[in-house]
Amino acid sequence: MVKLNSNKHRSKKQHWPKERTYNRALLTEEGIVIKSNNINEAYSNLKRNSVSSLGPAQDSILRRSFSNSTSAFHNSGEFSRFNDLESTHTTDETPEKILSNADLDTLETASVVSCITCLSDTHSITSPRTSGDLPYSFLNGKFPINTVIPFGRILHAKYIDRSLSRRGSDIKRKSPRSSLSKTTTGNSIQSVDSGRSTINESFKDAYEFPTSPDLKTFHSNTSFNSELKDVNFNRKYAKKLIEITFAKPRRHDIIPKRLILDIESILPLEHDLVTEILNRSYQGTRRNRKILAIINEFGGKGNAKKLYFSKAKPILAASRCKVDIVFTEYTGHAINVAKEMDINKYDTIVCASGDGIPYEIINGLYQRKDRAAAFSKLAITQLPCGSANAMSVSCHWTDNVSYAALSIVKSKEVQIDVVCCSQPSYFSTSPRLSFLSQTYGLIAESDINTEFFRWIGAARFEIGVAFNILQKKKYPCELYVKYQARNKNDLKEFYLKKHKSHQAWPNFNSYDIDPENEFTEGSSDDFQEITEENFKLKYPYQEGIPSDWERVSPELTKNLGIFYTGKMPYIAADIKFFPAALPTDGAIDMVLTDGRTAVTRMVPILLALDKGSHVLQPEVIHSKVLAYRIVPKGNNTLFSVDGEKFPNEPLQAEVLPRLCKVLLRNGSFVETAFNNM
Ligand SMILES: Nc1ncnc2c1ncn2[C@@H]1O[C@H](COP(=O)(O)OP(=O)(O)OP(=O)(O)O)[C@@H](O)[C@H]1O
Repeated sequence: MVKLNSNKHRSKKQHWPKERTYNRALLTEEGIVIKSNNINEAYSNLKRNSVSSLGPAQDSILRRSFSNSTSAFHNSGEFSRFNDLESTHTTDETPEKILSNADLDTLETASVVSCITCLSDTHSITSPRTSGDLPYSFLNGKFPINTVIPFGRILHAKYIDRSLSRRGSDIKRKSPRSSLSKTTTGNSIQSVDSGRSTINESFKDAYEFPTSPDLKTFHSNTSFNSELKDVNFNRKYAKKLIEITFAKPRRHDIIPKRLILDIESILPLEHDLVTEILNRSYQGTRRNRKILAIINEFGGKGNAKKLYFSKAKPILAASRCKVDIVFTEYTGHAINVAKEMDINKYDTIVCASGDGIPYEIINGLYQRKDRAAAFSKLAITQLPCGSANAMSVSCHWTDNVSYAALSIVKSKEVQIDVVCCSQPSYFSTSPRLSFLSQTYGLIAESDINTEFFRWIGAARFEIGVAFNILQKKKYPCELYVKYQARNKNDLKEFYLKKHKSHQAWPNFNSYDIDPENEFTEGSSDDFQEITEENFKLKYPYQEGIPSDWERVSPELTKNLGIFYTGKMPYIAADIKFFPAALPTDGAIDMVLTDGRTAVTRMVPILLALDKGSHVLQPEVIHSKVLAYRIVPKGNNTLFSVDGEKFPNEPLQAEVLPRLCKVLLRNGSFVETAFNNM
């Protein structure tokens, strides 16, 4: 049992200025700015910034201090030390262990700095992974005065300032073992209140809100801006004591942490501060998701259950998601789960698995009688617990489970294209939906025939491909295509046009909204109710190959090396096989190679897979298609659809535009830089 008011605590506490009990903070456009304990200093800076904002130094001082501080920590090698200290402070240690007031100051800042560090270094596959690579400048040994918890990292907010006694009991009851209860509650109940009144008084006497029209205010939208003009800027700040739960880095992951903040804002008094924080933190997404989590303990390295409970659950819980869990018990179990589930109970299906379970879920929903309602209602997403995790890498921009969990609670729901596949042995009962890829021959064998290698992770696939290419295997077939963009020039033009419309969403971390861009045509914001019409095929298999399809040169197809078509840019964490793939462009990316290509030419092509620049090589044929039929001529091979084994039969595929709701970080696939290639 924790002693809340030990003498030891009190004697140390006596030396603390009362204002230090909680961080003070300011609500800004970027997030919540933690101020130094010296309120005069913090507000001097803020005021100075507003004045200097008329000049080129308009860039927020808050943002600047954050960036610089981040690099200071990383580059000075201090990051982990402060990270550890912060964990100590907010979990099990008493303030006495945190040596001095100066250290405490640093600590409070460091805790947020480490948060920010994580916010910028999001373990995305496009971010540098090592601290040495971080693109921040030095702060020359100084700690920042102000740092920001961006809205993109805030998981929850609630008031705790009803009354002194209620506040104390509330914290103790809810978190009896946390240092928040030990240090903050136990020692500081008195100082909470007296500290607040001190702040109120000193602030009231000394400061008024800066009147510069250029100061960035909490709201940037036009209605609020006009409202702001009417607000009397000389009125005093509204102040609230609020508990913020936010995602903070710990080693390679993020974990939820709490911080009690004395928050000031310039919002008109009738605005509820917690509501504003939550609205801003969950802008454009769904709060309090109702999740059905499907855990496949047999995917990847076999640790999906552990990954889910240790890395994902805390983030989902802190975000107040409601989760029911199903463990898959046999191959294909997830299909039955999706067929039989009560779609009214959930809005999100989270697959803690590889790509096989999302495939099964999508196809289970597709086989339902009420499939239109199911696809309208449910978002399908992945926690990366398999070996390739293409969906998570492409949609959440990460193969880290905790970051993917954050993406799940923060991402936009976007209805993406899927591909409908038909083969003679099953099309009459039910075609199959594919969200990721279809492949024949070389790649399919590399994927399917290495399944027993699952335990080595994504490398199994690369080993398989290299092995098959060195053997110079050929996979003869006939190929008929309905082109969207036949050659590389057309494809680039099409991509640039479509890519622009996918840049519409505000950034997940900074929420730098460009109002002109926010709802451009084709942006992922326009939800369409799914009806049976959306499932209707333009090119049913039984109707044969339409006359306007083109046959790909038999000279190539009788010697085919790679046949790979895809709808997502990454097929594994380091393999950007379809760098031009877009979520709603209505087209499938197709990559072909000639099996006769010299090994000396294939090696650089394979080595370019991580950058995606293999598609630029002259030996690689890269196009966008609306539909195709591939007729295999060889006997000893197979198809792989979304990593699942499919029969060696003719396969016809076409795009079903914007059918399947998924969660996309920032509303788009991970950036592939194809426009700059
Ligand atoms: N209890 C189980 N026993 C055996 N197989 C199962 C079980 N549960 C699910 N499966 C099957 O495991 C297969 C692989 O699943 P999953 O996609 O999660 O892993 P993976 O193949 O390692 O990952 P990735 O697709 O990312 O490479 C699926 O076909 C699924 O039907």
